[in-house]
Amino acid sequence: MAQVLSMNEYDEMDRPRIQTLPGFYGDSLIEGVLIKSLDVFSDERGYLMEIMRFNDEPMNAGEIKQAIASYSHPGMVKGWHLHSVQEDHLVCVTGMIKLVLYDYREDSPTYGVLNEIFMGERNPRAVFIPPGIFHGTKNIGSGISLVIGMPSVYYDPDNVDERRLSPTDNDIIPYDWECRLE
Ligand SMILES: Cc1cn([C@H]2C[C@H](O)[C@@H](COP(=O)(O)OP(=O)(O)O[C@H]3O[C@@H](C)C(=O)[C@@H](O)[C@H]3O)O2)c(=O)[nH]c1=O
Repeated sequence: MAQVLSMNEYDEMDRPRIQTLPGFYGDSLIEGVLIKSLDVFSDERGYLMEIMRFNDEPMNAGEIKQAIASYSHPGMVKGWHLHSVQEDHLVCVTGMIKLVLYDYREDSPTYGVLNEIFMGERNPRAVFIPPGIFHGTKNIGSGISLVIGMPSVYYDPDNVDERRLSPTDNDIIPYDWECRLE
């Protein structure tokens, strides 16, 4: 097979990122995070998706205390959020989002690892996020996105188990929320 000799800087160029799992970029899956594929049942009336069963032990769903609906406008980033005790279970049921995770647990084997998970109608997933992992979402679609959040503690406005970092201006998480064009 002929080799194109004029491409003399070919090997110095960046290689494409490869999704090791559909909709996933990251050196490895952050320890303790679970990504569960969800089935969509369609017929001519519409479609249905089970988002969580509370006896789903691997997802620790038995600890879920409430469910919230978090809507985002197109392009909007929500995050970075960090919990010390709360576990989160997230499912994007409308539109598409990018869920980005950053392991902030110094004793974790994946400390400092970033995960990008592209999920929603085109890639139905339920994601379990243990405490100690920064997380944020970006609506990457053209309409409102809807994320169902199912935390393991009741929301207490007087004692919120959540700390936040700016998604655009912080000195902890090396991540740019802009679309990676390549
Ligand atoms: C989370 C939450 C918020 N609220 C109220 C108070 C708060 O000022 C307002 C907006 O809340 P937030 O700014 O936290 O909403 P939002 O930025 O959409 O974040 C939420 O998104 C989901 C996906 C998550 O993962 C959670 O971390 C949650 O914080 O809603 C409740 O009444 N109950 C709740 O459980």
